Amino acid sequence: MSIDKGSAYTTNLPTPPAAPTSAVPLWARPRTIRIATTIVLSASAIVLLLFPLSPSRSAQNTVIIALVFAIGAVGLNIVTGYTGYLSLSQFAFVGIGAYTVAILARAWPDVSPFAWVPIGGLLAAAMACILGLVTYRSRGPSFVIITIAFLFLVQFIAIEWDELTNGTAGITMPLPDWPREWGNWPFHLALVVLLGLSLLMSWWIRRTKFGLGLIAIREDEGKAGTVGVTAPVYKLLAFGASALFVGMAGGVYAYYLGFVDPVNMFSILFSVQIVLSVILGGRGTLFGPVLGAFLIEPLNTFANNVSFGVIQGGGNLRLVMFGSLLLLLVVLLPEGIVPSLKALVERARAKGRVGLSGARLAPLSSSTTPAVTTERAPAHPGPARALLEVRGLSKSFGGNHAVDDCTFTVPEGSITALIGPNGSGKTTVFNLVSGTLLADRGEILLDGERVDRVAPWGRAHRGVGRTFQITRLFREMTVLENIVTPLRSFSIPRLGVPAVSGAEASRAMELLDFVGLAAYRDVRAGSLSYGQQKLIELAQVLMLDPKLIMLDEPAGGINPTLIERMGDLIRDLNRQGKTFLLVEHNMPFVLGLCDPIRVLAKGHVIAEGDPDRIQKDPAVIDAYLGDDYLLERKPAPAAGLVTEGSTR
Ligand SMILES: Nc1ncnc2c1ncn2[C@@H]1O[C@H](COP(=O)(O)OP(=O)(O)OP(=O)(O)O)[C@@H](O)[C@H]1O
Repeated sequence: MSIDKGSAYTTNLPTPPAAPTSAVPLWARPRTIRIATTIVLSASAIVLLLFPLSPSRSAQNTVIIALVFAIGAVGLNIVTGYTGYLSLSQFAFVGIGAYTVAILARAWPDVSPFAWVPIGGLLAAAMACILGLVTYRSRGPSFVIITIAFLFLVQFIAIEWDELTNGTAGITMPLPDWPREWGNWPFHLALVVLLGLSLLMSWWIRRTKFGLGLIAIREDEGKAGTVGVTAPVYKLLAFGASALFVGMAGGVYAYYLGFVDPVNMFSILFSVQIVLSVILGGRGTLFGPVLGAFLIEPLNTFANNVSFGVIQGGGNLRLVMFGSLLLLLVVLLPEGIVPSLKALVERARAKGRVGLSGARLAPLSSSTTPAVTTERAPAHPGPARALLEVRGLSKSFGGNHAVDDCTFTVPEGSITALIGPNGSGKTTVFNLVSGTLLADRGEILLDGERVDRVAPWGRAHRGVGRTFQITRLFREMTVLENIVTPLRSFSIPRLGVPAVSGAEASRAMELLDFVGLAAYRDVRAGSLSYGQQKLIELAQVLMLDPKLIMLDEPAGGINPTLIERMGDLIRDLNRQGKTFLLVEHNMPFVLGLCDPIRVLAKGHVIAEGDPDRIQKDPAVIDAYLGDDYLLERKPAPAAGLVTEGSTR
């Protein structure tokens, strides 16, 4: 799935030097694409605006219905394209808006039904928020099933709540009260305005922190929580936003049809049509869903009217058509039209250009070290207070006691290591401290405050930052977007701030410089090497500016040069007062960097102390290091590993 990349943002960052354009074919050059896009969009807007001038009443009807579907698709794109939740209840919000307007118009016949349209939108948004609340914990297939159930439930209410909805008989709307010669203009213009507003909202969302948070949720909801993205609130707002203009469009649609009934207003086929529009045009793109809706609705009209021999147009042919289209889309155009066109242009532009593949890391220099803000002064001689306290922590998976009565502290200003054999529970401890898992028993205190029942984003806001054993960057985002996603606090007004801008963008670039990967800022994170991803994840966690930085195997699976760099970066940050908790199997790396060390075996801390003590501890040698390690220690340290001793 593609997303509109960093170009969507206002940044004051220096742009990298442009590639020579001579090798790029004329049609793929940025200027040509810009001009062509402007011409196509302007021409489409003019044709759409003036379409009621068309002499064909049936064509006018098709465009009005396509407008309703386009508004539905732009709304659904917020939930499906940006947030990654596939909903099959989108047309229910058209129905809710339609019924609201129909009921109010029946109750107050002297008021124009248009006056009730905003109320239809607000009610649809409120219902969508309720759906968001109900589905708070579900994802994937179970989410899809709940949305179908929601659609049927609303239809059931429309059928059964006779006094309000007139049951299966439906509600007849008043006739339009404007002169005959105006024809469909008021309906058409109202829907064009609603489409414009929904596009404006979608565009705005994508440029803001809110939109970036939604994409983080789509890419990896668990990880998004650990960098401070308050997923439930984001999802609730996304659901509400996705239905607002759709409900309004439903109100206009009801007035246009002159009649609402539960069968047509809550048909699942219409919801499928909206989903198809989004997929065909391109999920996560601005105009893709509109394009999809304007391609599918005429096709739908065609399927309704045409007949091939024994196959008559109408319901069945439409089903065959939708089914085949879905199949073709998945096989031939899984990304949709707009992303496929973009990829084509990108390929043409990249031809013959030397990419960043194999580019060397920028050297480390003191000038690239960003000033990290620490809430406390660096550690001083004498016993440091505990920044993190883990007391009697336990976690079982069935009969497997992964963490068993685990107790240890991380002194403030230290680089503490948590070591132990494979499966001893180190990553589980990390998951428990960062909130990705909830403990069965025990307490976790950060800075003296209990956090063991706090949600992952709450812990991130309090100052817990972590990386993962297998890096978990937001793969479809650019490197720069990844760096600016973390949020150290949450507030509704902050959601509207541009995603990448101002001082924050400059700090993100500072951090990219710090890890030597500034040249990669606009590269898709998923295309980086494993070691580069580790460094980017470190920069990402630094952007969160946590009190405690937890690194899960920072040296795992990366080359000796990068290991050395990682060690230097950690030392630099520690000198500035940052506290680290590290899980690592590379013993020379741990012994050269960390003090104190906690040793875990079978989920329990079996030894702790400074590196010298740990290396000599018989229990540690028995459980983890082994006698071989003792023999190996006597000669010089292993080549290619960290050469510098501890600076501590
Ligand atoms: N989500 C889970 N479901 C079931 N079992 C789990 C889960 N997570 C961890 N475990 C089990 O808990 C135990 C501890 O696993 P954990 O990943 O914490 O160990 P580790 O010390 O980090 O290992 P390694 O050094 O190999 O990364 C293992 O037996 C593992 O199979």
